[in-house]
Amino acid sequence: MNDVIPDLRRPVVGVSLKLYFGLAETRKWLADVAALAGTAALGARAVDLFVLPSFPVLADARELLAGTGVAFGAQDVHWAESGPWTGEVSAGMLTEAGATYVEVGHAERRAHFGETDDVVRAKTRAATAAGLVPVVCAGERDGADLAAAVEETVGQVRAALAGAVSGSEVVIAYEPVWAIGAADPAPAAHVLAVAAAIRACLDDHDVRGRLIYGGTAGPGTYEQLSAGPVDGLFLGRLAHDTEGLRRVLDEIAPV
Ligand SMILES: O=C[C@H](O)COP(=O)(O)O
Repeated sequence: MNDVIPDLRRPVVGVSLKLYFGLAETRKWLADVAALAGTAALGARAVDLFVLPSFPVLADARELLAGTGVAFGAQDVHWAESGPWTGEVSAGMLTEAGATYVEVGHAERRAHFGETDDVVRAKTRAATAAGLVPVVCAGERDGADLAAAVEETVGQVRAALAGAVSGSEVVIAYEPVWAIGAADPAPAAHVLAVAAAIRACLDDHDVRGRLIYGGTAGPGTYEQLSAGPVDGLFLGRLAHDTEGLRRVLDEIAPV
């Protein structure tokens, strides 16, 4: 660990696999990440790494990542602890399964499954109450107007943080919707402007908050964002090849 960087802002890299891989492919990818953690000397670097595979692979993640320093979590969680909620998974179950992180409010869930700010707030509450670190996704749908982007994104962040248990650890993933699944990440100047507003919002709340950028993030993205309000990256497609993940770790936290 780097003594100069306070734990509160320790760099962090996350990967969500979304629904890109099947079971066998995910297991192979997790084994590759475990190997990467060893060969890339993850333990000697000033960075946290977490991965978010699909629910059925969480037990494999626990086994394959044990002792590697790589944390894992889920891509969604329900707000209730138990009861008649067919198909849902509680924060308590994720904790029992060994998860550390859980994603809430991804743009794809907001767009395709009708997740509102109220739902994201309730899930953030459930996650933090269970001791999980929520990875709260927020971002504007249209980036043409910077002031509007800040307002929309900070509104989502504020709504989620209203659910966070006092003093809890939270990761905000700023993901402009128009940069997700795109050819290029959002321009650094845009990211830094919105991120500064999110950071101010985090500083207004009683949480230990880190901020990462996602949306076609990969090698080369962080070097344009470092030394500002952004503490790391949230990777999607560009981490499917673990060599891309290694290059990101090299940029964010050289050995
Ligand atoms: O969860 C990850 C983000 O939505 C970014 O995905 P992407 O890098 O494939 O655009």
